[in-house]
Amino acid sequence: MDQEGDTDTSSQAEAVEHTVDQLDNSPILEQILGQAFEQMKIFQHKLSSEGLKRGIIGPRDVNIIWERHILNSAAIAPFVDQACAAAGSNRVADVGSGGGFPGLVLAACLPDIEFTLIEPMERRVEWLQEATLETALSNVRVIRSRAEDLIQKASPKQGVKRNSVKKKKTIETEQHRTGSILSQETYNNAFGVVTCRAVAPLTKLAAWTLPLVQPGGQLVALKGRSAQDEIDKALKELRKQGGRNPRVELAPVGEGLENTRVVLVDKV
Ligand SMILES: C[S@@+](CC[C@H](N)C(=O)[O-])C[C@H]1O[C@@H](n2cnc3c(N)ncnc32)[C@H](O)[C@@H]1O
Repeated sequence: MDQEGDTDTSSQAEAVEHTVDQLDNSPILEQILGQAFEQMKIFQHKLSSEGLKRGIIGPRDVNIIWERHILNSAAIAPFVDQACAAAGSNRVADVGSGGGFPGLVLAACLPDIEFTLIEPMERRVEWLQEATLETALSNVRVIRSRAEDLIQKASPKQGVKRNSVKKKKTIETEQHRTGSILSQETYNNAFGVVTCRAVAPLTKLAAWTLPLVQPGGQLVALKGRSAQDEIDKALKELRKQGGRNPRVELAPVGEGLENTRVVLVDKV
């Protein structure tokens, strides 16, 4: 994923127009992705031909899109599937989807689950909408917002009503400054699972994600090697937001590929 403030990448984009991915033509892609493979071929092609120019991926990613982005995201599909089944829900939110990771890839892998991709940046929202259409994913919707703006804060007297999608409220977002106001709903307890990758440390993610998860649901966060350290630092915030039993599990990416790590937090 390209980071904000990266150097101009347009000339590099031209130079890598025909870049070959390390895993192009590898049989493991179809083995791992199964029925999602065809849709992911379309997505990978979009990423490799337009992603760098549009600031969706960084210059170091161009020949490892399959492994770093697509297979890495797909690795948590079994965790999401299991957590949805345990929660009795088919609604998942992906917070900070960026170019579509992990949310768009998961939607292809788990077609019976409805995915809501939450992303505040306009150009990334446009990208996500295009990619959803081009891959013909009918189980995806995209909301332009910061996650915390979709959460109704508990008032000191009443608290937040449990198990309800809260009433409509008008939130002034960045768009207000450009002349329009987005009318948005709030989504407390609305999803069986919330996913995220590379958005923020758990100390912040706790308040941005756990209020969106219904009791009995789960936060499923893709994390790096420092996953356990992050949990240790965020114990208080996680508990305050109803998070219990935070733990790190290894998520296999595929034979011969490095495993990734996933942080699971149960919501009470
Ligand atoms: C480093 S990118 C990671 C994108 C993607 N998840 C990935 O792994 O490639 C972080 C993304 O989180 C989004 N983001 C940052 N703060 C956010 C917030 N408060 N709520 C929702 N998304 C946020 C950014 O706009 C950006 O697209």
